[in-house]
Amino acid sequence: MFIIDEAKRQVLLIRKKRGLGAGKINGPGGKMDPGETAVECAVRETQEELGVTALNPEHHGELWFQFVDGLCMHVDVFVASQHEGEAVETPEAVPLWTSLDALPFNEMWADDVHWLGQTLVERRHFIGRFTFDDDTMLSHEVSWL
Ligand SMILES: CNc1ncnc2c1ncn2[C@@H]1O[C@H](COP(=O)(O)OP(=O)(O)OP(=O)(O)O)[C@@H](O)[C@H]1O
Repeated sequence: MFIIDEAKRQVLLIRKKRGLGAGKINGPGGKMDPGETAVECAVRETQEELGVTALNPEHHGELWFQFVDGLCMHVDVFVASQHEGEAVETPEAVPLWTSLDALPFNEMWADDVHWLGQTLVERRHFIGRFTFDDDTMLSHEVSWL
């Protein structure tokens, strides 16, 4: 989930403290609970990780990750221009309000540079497919819709 403050031209990112990608900067998010939709999951994970509620999230893309060890992940990407509450640090994440003009790609997953800027700034929709060996991206393919 990417929450944007349009007036300040900032996006609410996290420094993830534990789990897959610990130490990296990312958007808040996580795995779906049984019976939950993707958007319900993204809103809940953002509340759990930052104490903020995203309002009117819009679906912007799909990410498909294949890791060489066999792990396969499908991720839905949402963008929300409104939210309720102030972001706070939790056991899972440190909040980072970040300029849209200075996204910290060198501290993010390697795929992000291929879709995040266009999604947040130009509000484009996409499907991305990526292969990874641990942290190393082996291939990338993004279709803009
Ligand atoms: C491989 N390249 C990647 N590029 C960009 N973003 C990636 C990613 N891989 C995972 N993500 C995102 O990172 C968050 C945690 O993912 P994920 O491991 O499912 O969640 P997490 O460990 O927090 O799960 P639970 O909180 O236990 O549900 C989640 O927003 C997911 O979209």
